Amino acid sequence: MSPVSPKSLSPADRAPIRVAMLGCGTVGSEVARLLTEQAGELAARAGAPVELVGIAVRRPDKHPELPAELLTDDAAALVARDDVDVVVELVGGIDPVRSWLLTALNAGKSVVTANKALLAEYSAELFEASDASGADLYFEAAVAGAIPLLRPLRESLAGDRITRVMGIVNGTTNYILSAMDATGAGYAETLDEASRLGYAEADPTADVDGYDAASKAAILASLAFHSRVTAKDVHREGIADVTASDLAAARTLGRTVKLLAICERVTADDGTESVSARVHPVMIPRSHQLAGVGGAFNAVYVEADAAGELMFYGQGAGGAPTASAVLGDLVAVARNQVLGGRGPRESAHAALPVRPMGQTPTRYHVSLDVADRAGVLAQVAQAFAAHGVSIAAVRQRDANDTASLVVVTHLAPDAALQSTVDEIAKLDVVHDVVSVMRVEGEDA
Ligand SMILES: NC(=O)c1ccc[n+]([C@@H]2O[C@H](COP(=O)([O-])OP(=O)(O)OC[C@H]3O[C@@H](n4cnc5c(N)ncnc54)[C@H](O)[C@@H]3O)[C@@H](O)[C@H]2O)c1
Ligand SMILES: N[C@@H](CCO)C(=O)O
Ligand code: NA
Repeated sequence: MSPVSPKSLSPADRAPIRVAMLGCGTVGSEVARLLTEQAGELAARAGAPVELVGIAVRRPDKHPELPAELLTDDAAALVARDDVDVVVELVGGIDPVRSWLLTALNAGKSVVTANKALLAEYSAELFEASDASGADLYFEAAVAGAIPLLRPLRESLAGDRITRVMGIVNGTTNYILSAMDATGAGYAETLDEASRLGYAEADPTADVDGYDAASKAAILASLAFHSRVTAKDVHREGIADVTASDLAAARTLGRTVKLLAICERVTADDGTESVSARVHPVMIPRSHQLAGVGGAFNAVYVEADAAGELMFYGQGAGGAPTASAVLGDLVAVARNQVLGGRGPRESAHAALPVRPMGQTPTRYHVSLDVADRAGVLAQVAQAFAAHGVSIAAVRQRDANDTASLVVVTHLAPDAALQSTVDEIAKLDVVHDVVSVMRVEGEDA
């Protein structure tokens, strides 16, 4: 018999790519299912069989549905095994996952992870380990679940200059804000309902306080602007302070409220460049593409010099959608191993500094209940002028001896806007500050 060259082997006859999976919960269980159900197709696409050789979970006895011989509660030992080529991490959190993934990468084992919290803090360290050993690091599932977003940023748009990434990257908060908008109910009441229906987790802190979105913003800004941006660099405000009055004020202006992650490349007057990354509630016109994104969906809008505007939309969470992104990464890793290639490495050459929130240009909407008498509007306008903030629009409605005043500003440094609002709140003629919120997008 003549010897068979490796190139002539069919995928099914090639040595398998051996995968250790850490975590088998919401996402992991779907990854395990798809790896089994689609084994033939995955082998054909990857160029070799993709074989699950071990699964680490906290409680193996709680998984009668999985082959007992694959299960272990010792993730560190599984990662270290000689018969593991790739580690798929679906546990979440920073420790002890960080050390498992460093061990894997240092040993030349490629990593696929959905762990935004870890990447937003330690991606530089993980990339260094992957560079040193030649292992791949893929993490499409970490931001916006099923939506192909990180691969477009890392690869498809690698030849362009991205100026802005803005979007809805947290499904839980989008569900709550959409429901508040639809029903007129308050935040606490709507959160209770979202928890009851299973849209909010038992501990919703990471979502409602914006930590989840801030981690994703850090990852997006790092990739889009070829710089290192960590979660600590991201200005973060959650939705706990968004009131029914804010939604009502937005409605009056033909707007709605969304929790947005906004990453921008900012050029100062002297030409120096920096990066701004922030997560906070924003009023956007109902005609804006992001306003129509309801429920638990995600959508991200990218602006690049040559490409223009791009929009990415789909399911940002859930077991099967997130598993889709994990499987895509796993096929990419397997292809690289079969063909001898490498995935994209860290690209942080621009090394742009992060601009503090106070210096970031934003626009505010301010709704006030004021005394309805001569000179009140002048006093309010004077407060804006004193801080160098230019007013774009003013609307007044009278009710008995009180007037409702709505002011929308032009762009100004966020700190100047904040100081203006603080000063206005102290004016005797201002009875109540009904709503203060940043705005994005032009009115139709
Ligand atoms: N659920 C989603 O919709 C979603 C979407 C995108 C990204 N993610 C990310 O995917 C990851 C997993 O999320 P999930 O929702 O599947 O979580 P989960 O809580 O449902 O599952 C976690 C799994 O990790 C295992 N685990 C925990 N500690 C362990 C330990 N010390 N040793 C071994 N196993 C351990 C648990 O047994 C469980 O199987 C997280 O990083 C999360 O942020 C989740
Ligand atoms: N908790 C996240 C899951 C996806 O990362 C969300 O609500 O969008
Ligand atoms: Na994604």
